[in-house]
Amino acid sequence: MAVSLWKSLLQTTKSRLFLQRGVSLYNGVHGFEEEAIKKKLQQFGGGSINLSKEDHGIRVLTLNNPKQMNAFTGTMMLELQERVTELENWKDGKGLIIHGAENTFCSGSDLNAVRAMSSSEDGMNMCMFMQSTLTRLKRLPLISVAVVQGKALGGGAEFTTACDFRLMTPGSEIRFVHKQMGLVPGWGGAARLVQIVGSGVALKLLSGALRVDPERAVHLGLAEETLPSSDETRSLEEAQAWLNKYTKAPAEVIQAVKKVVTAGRELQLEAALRAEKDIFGTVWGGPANLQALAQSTKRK
Ligand SMILES: C[C@@H](C(=O)O)C(=O)SCCNC(=O)CCNC(=O)[C@H](O)C(C)(C)COP(=O)(O)OP(=O)(O)OC[C@H]1O[C@@H](n2cnc3c(N)ncnc32)[C@H](O)[C@@H]1OP(=O)(O)O
Repeated sequence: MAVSLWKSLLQTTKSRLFLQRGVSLYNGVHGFEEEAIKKKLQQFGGGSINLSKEDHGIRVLTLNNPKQMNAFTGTMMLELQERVTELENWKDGKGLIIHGAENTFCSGSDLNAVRAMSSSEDGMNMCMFMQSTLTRLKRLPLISVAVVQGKALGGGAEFTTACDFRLMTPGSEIRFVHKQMGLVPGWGGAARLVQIVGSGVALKLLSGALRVDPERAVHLGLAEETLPSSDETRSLEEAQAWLNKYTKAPAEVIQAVKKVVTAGRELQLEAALRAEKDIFGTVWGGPANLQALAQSTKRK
């Protein structure tokens, strides 16, 4: 009796915690020194992470450091965390498109920063910082799509897996180059890749540092489709049209859909069921539900 009560309490706590915003994956118990790593990252400037204004419930996040093929500098890592916090607090959001400036996605960490932060302590702190931010990004109650133009390499490839979907433009590639640097992914990219394509394919992509072109990515289930255009403006419009198919409903409904799917992916069955119950409770009898009930019974 006491054991099952304890188990039940633990699962309820887990599903509640999971629904909270802004929760870091790591803290002092894990040796994470957030303030120290933020200070360090501040020293490696350049580029920016830009967030567009909302348009029909969709915003566009741009990785903007084209001089370095959109490599992630320290300040971009810090800005990403700020933008994710902003998105967590966006009440009317439905979708997010992520792309890189000037026709390429992202070439991973800024190698100049990586060279200067090669101590184990810095490496572990940066790893925990980025894992935490990208986990929060993936958990956003928005449908997120990475538009991969040009190259997504190393951390850039990992970043694409923090989105719900990937759309690729003709001639683009996703490549986990970590092995060639004597590394493995550290931004959560390996764990997410296994969830997306399964462990066998993930093992091949990582151990072979394979170039994944759009055709192969679609075949492996890594990408949804190849967009017709490689032009930056047009491919973004195409991605927006693709996303529109999945965001045609009030924001609270789309957000609830994303939350139940995230719960199903991340929690154990009983905790996921409890989270689903809580989320269901937020839409049952809500405006969209009442409006649908008042209309015809046929779903067209
Ligand atoms: C391990 C992981 C992690 O942290 O977990 C990581 O992501 S480590 C990073 C993993 N990524 C990589 O190893 C990618 C390294 N970069 C490349 O392989 C290449 O630059 C390509 C991205 C394929 C682009 O080749 P392409 O010949 O088209 O252009 P390019 O090499 O002249 O690059 C244009 C300019 O961008 C710079 N650049 C490119 N990638 C960079 C990066 N990751 N960090 C810092 N600078 C970078 C180049 O040095 C060059 O600067 P200048 O014009 O001043 O010469």
